[in-house]
Amino acid sequence: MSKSYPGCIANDSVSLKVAPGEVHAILGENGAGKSTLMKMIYGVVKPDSGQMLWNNREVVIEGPAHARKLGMGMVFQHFSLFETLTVVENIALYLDPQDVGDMASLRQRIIDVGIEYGLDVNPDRCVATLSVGEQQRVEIIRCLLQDIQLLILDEPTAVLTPAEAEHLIVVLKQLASKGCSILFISHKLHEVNALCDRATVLRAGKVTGSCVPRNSSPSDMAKLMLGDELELKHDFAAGKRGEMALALKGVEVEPSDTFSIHLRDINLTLNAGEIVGLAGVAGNGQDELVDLINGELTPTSGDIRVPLGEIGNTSVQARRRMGLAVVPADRIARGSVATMNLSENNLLTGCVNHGVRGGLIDWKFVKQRAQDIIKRYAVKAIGPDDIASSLSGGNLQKFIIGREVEQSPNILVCFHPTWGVDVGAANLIHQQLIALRDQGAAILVLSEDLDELFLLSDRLGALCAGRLSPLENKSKVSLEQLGQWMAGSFEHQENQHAY
Ligand SMILES: Nc1ncnc2c1ncn2[C@@H]1O[C@H](COP(=O)(O)OP(=O)(O)OP(=O)(O)O)[C@@H](O)[C@H]1O
Repeated sequence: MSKSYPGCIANDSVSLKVAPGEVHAILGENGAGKSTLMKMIYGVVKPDSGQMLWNNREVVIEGPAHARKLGMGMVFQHFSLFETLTVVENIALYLDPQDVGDMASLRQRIIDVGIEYGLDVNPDRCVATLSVGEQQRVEIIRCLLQDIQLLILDEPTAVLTPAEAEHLIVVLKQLASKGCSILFISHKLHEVNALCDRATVLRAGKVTGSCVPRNSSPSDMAKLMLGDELELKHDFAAGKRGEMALALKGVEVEPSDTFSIHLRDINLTLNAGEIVGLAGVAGNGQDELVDLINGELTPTSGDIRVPLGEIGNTSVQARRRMGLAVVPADRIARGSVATMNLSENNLLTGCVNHGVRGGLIDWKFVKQRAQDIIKRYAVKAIGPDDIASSLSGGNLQKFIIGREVEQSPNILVCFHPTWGVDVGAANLIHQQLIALRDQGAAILVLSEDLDELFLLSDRLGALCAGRLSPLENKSKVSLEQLGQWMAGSFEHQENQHAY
């Protein structure tokens, strides 16, 4: 199969065979062409040339509905849910009308599948109120509701907690043992190792290798993807903690709707020169905490302070002017505007401090800045005029991280910093965050990737049901301890009132 876009061959005569019941990994660095290949199989993208055989018969997939009819399902890297509809309504729209039945029984089937696979989600909730991780659960559940022969998963575990991801692997193994084939894209190579029977490696749109993951270590697979020159850093020196940069004291935020999490008595101090990592299962108040610090939510009580004074009621723009930068969890819906080019996307958050003089946009400057980010963060794009939606997921993530880090903020809040980026790029992002910390920035990282949190953080804690656990130096926190905090097992802490 081949597919070209202006200025880029996304897939160049790619051949792939998947047997019934086989779990087949597609590996490759960001922009290698993995999603394009999956989208062609599922009928979202029309191939320029090539042939597809399904159960030994040639097929031309008309579109996703046709693919589903044949017994394929796909969980996309970026969600394909209607935000204003409920979970059950979304699933009803996805399924073939004759498979829907009445809404009450569909609702019950969603609950049953959720229980069976440990993918708990309330069918009556509006999708807009779900966290990223919960939305991903809906995507997975809706595929499992149909009679499925091939399940395509484009980074399904990127935002799941380790326990959820482990559980999903068990589920997928069960599905495969019943004869369902699985195409699995993941940058988490230990998962590929644990789950997959075979792996095909793509590089710059071409198949460049294959392996049996069981017989290959994650670093062997990383080398197959990225080449021998790859040098990954696996630990970083501790930061030098400076003065308080941001402090939340006794902050409470009452929920704005029935599905938001009630943040209660949040006491959190971020100091210059340190990274604080927060673990937590999606939907435990992470979105609300980020919105609170960002200025999109106002505290009901308590105060938020920077060295210059109280900022709890100041605007988003005023906070950015003070040196706050934020990388949101969802790069498509919140982090960028898909139809704007990279220069314009750069301007969206950069304009508060740079690129606008006397009310006029300095396009030369803005473009140059976007070009610098592309270069520095190895973003695969032709240039600053590329529209955001033409970038692969990982490359857009690198661009958004670059956009925020390059503003040299005093305070950076980073939600899922390496969601969907390949191992090489994840390492580059980690190094940039550490460099920013060492320049004196205070950084808050929220992630469900515990390895990442242990690697980056100077202090660690967790959010559970809108409450914050104690924050301890990394050396004093075990994995088990963090797991207990994530499950809400901690006493209410007064000891973090730091000013
Ligand atoms: N609609 C589009 N218009 C223009 N270029 C596109 C489009 N979709 C994909 N591309 C380009 O095709 C190449 C392959 O993209 P693809 O999304 O398949 O990569 P990927 O391997 O899935 O990357 P990632 O791991 O980051 O998701 C990239 O260079 C991307 O910019």
